[in-house]
Amino acid sequence: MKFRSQPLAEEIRILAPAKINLFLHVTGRRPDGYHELYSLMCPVTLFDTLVLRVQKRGIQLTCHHPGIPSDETNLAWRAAACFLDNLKTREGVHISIEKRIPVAAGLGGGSSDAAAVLNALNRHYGRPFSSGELMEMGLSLGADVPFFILGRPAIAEGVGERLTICEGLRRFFLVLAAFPFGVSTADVYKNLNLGLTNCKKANTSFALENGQDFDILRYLCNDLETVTIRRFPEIEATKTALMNHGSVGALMSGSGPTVFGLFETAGKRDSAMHLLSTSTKWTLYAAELLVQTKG
Ligand SMILES: C[C@](O)(CO)[C@H](O)COP(=O)(O)OP(=O)(O)OC[C@H]1O[C@@H](n2ccc(N)nc2=O)[C@H](O)[C@@H]1O
Ligand SMILES: Nc1ncnc2c1ncn2[C@@H]1O[C@H](COP(=O)(O)OP(=O)(O)OP(=O)(O)O)[C@@H](O)[C@H]1O
Repeated sequence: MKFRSQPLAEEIRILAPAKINLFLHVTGRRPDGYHELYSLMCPVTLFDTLVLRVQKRGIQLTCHHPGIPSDETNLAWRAAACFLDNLKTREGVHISIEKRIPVAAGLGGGSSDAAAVLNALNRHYGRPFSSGELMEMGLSLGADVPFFILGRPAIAEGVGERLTICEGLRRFFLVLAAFPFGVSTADVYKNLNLGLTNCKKANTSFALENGQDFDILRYLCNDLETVTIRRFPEIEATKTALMNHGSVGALMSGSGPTVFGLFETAGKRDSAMHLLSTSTKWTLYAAELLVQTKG
């Protein structure tokens, strides 16, 4: 494979965003146990910072967050190994991760780190792989990784790999309420009873095709809430608290347990943060949807 490398000492600094699922319908279960989805995913302004330094040989990783492995099981390490193998180079990389995205929280932190490494290495080597090839590598690491490679609001189908960019999404401000511990995504899917999910499937195709403003508030729904709320009933109470403090919509993200509240202005979001911070044991983060504004 032909590729163009840069000087080895160059330091590559990247921000890897979290995501939320504005709706998440589970439409079926595949024979291999994975689930078919119809989900609107959006990056948000809560970031891990990664610093990459390409080196002569070997992969190394530093991350001081407890609960995040610093070895070859880290998704960022696996992404680098996968990329360098495919490139057939013996060069390696040192990765350092400053973790801000809560872990196992339904915010896709590990997947975002992996996608950030794939995108950054591809740029570093002069784009030897197409975005389709990068997404294929990403999918071998996790179902959410292709979305983060795309890096834009999108409808995800299949297990998450079939992506349609969603243009007409309004900018909302967010409070993210993260629980002190995480849940296993695999356990949540395993305990999902498809007969108990009753989300009305959003009909987004018209808005998508016409690039129209998209009233997401009519469609907020997450089939995985049925599982995670059984284990953490506080999720429901947190959604109610957000709504009582000016949120125009509140939902659990992904497999949870993080809950987000949508606000129309930064001011309303900030006053809700202020009032809720005295009364909740959840850690609150102020953020906003990462959408491309028109004009
Ligand atoms: C909950 C979401 O974050 C919503 O965006 C994703 O569906 C999960 O994506 P992810 O964490 O990247 O998922 P993976 O790391 O590929 O898979 C973790 C586990 O979740 C289950 N899984 C995941 C994705 C999917 N569409 N169906 C599944 O059943 C599988 O049991 C898998 O073993
Ligand atoms: N770079 C990484 N960042 C976060 N977690 C990682 C990373 N590498 C490996 N992991 C492991 O992956 C597991 C899931 O972490 P992650 O934060 O990605 O979950 P999540 O946000 O619930 O993901 P999703 O929403 O995609 O299901 C954790 O148990 C963690 O130890």
